[in-house]
Amino acid sequence: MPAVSSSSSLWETVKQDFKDLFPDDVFQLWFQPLVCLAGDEDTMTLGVPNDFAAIWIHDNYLDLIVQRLRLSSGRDISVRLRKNDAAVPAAAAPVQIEPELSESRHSSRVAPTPRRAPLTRQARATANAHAGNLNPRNTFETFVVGSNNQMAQAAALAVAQSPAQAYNPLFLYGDTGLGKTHLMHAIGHAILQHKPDARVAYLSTEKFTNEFIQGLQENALVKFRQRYRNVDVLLLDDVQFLGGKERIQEEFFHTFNDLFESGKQIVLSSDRRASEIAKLESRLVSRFEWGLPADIQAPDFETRVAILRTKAKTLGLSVPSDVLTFIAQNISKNIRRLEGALIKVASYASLTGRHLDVSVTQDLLQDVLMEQAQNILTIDTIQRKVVDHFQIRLADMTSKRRPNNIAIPRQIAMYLSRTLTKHSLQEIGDAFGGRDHGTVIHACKAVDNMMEQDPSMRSSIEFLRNQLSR
Ligand SMILES: Nc1ncnc2c1ncn2[C@@H]1O[C@H](COP(=O)(O)OP(=O)(O)OP(=O)(O)O)[C@@H](O)[C@H]1O
Repeated sequence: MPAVSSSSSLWETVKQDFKDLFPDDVFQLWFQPLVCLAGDEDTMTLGVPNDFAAIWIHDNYLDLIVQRLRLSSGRDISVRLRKNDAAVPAAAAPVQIEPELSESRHSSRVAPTPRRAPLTRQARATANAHAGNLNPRNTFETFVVGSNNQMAQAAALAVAQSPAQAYNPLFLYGDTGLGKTHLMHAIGHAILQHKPDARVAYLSTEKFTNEFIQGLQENALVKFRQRYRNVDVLLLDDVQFLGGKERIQEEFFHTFNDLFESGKQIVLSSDRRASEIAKLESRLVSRFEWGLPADIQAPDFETRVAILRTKAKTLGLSVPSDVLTFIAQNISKNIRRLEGALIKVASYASLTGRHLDVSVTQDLLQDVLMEQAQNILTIDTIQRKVVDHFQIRLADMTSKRRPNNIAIPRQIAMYLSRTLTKHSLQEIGDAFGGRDHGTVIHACKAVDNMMEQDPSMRSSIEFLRNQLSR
């Protein structure tokens, strides 16, 4: 059996490869701490600093490590990951993870929850920081009721008036851009208006997932659980993204049970019925169906006109009524698009000072109308979706500003435009403030890299791609 030192030097060679392969922060986080603890012809045991690193490396990098060892040594070497003294056969079997997690993965016992002590002022502030995500414009007052959403709106109102008594959970579902988030925010606002110290948390499933991963990474799961199991109202958006994510489902199952059993209100939204979410555990499907599933359909013509009038009023826009009618006649399936069209024509009028009529509107909305007619995705729609998601301004898509919180979403929008539309590199560059085609190529490469190296970035981009591809 070769000495450990030859395994060690093999590992150091491979580790050096990883240094060149990954950006420095990724290398420092995952590879630098790995040390070779033991090895022979066929196996190698790598020491990992903590349980989370073991899970992460196992799930994300183990195949690559094995492949690189094969390349460097010419042999198949199976790799074990070991934390402290507990050797774990990583390549063949699941890595041993925190007792708390491995238990929660394999049984239906409720994972330990922080004791429900009276909340400190700081904890309350943390819960309500998530309520800070509520868009002030998304209230019941600005929500136009039509036959398409009547039941969902009535149920949301009932929940806002009697949290945890009317329907629990309230499960809102329907296609993209039809008002699910709006209604969730409206519930949050109404509850806080009535009871300002209520602990209301609104967040997307994506955020829940990322915070959970971060909690694991930083050994801060207790804090994470405290944050979401101690609220009075949990508003969780887009739960279809729980599909296929076993560990997040496990975590949310316990969050759900805990809140439900303590008489707290849960509101969920999804783009489809719970039973239609692929790879969603049946115990979650059944819980999601306990209360009231309420669907939202596309609005009819009258409701679309009413929505446009309300939007114009809320935003202080003055738009002739035949223009509103034209928009309502031509954009029917998605209220976000309806709104986008309204803002586009209104900003044209205010920027140019020109009179707005139906023929100008037709010109201005050419691409949106084509998209609607042929179901083609436009760069404009991609940009709007991305700015919505990252909470930046539409103008940032074309501006020259370069801080990361703007430059990265802009690169993502370019990448999505490149992968989801048939536009040429130059056309995409033009739509992003006259950038050249090299900038678009660079953006696409940068996003590819980010997706490879950063799982939370990958899930954000997949989320956007799914939403745009529907
Ligand atoms: N009935 C309505 N009255 C007024 N505005 C509405 C109504 N329905 C939707 N909207 C507006 O349409 C836009 C899109 O709605 P919202 O974000 O709530 O959609 P969603 O169903 O959550 O979409 P997604 O599934 O993509 O998240 C928002 O600006 C919202 O205010």
